[in-house]
Amino acid sequence: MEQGLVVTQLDIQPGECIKVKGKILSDAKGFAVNVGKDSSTLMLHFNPRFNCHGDVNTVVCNSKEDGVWGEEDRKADFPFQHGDKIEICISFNETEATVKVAEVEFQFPNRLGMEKIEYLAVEGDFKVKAIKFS
Ligand SMILES: CCCO[C@@H]1O[C@H](CO)[C@@H](O[C@@H]2O[C@H](CO)[C@H](O)[C@H](OCc3cn(Cc4ccccc4)nn3)[C@H]2O)[C@H](O)[C@H]1NC(C)=O
Repeated sequence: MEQGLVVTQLDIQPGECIKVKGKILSDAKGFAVNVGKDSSTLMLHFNPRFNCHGDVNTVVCNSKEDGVWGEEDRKADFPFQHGDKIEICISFNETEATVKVAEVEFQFPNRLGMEKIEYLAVEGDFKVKAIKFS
């Protein structure tokens, strides 16, 4: 599988926004956007699943601390379709991370109390077109 996009050495502060623009592959099984300290310590693993790991059309969110996954949080909304061109906006504060996609907002607790985002990775069946930090 092609290695996805990875950005390190970031210094994203509370209230700032990471915008990931791209296209969901037409035969996507799933993709993930990870933000946190590094690949082993994630504030948020945002994982829309079309059909993988036993999930169909389900957004699974989780955290990861020192390589150990936390408790999964399955969301009710699934605002994604194969082939969609989308923009995902991620921001956070001391209590939660927020992911905005189209008109839908997902919240996930900032379980690790992270005070900045240093790491961004996009994995799976998603072709990144642009990244913007604001
Ligand atoms: C019921 C007992 C087994 O539970 C299952 O355990 C699996 C293994 O831990 C859970 O799947 C894992 O869930 C994690 C989040 O909690 C991550 O999503 C794990 O995937 C990490 C990962 C990303 N990637 C790259 C990637 C990402 C998206 C699409 C394609 C490749 N490769 N591996 C994924 O393997 C899966 O979500 C979990 N299912 C349930 C219902 O709990």
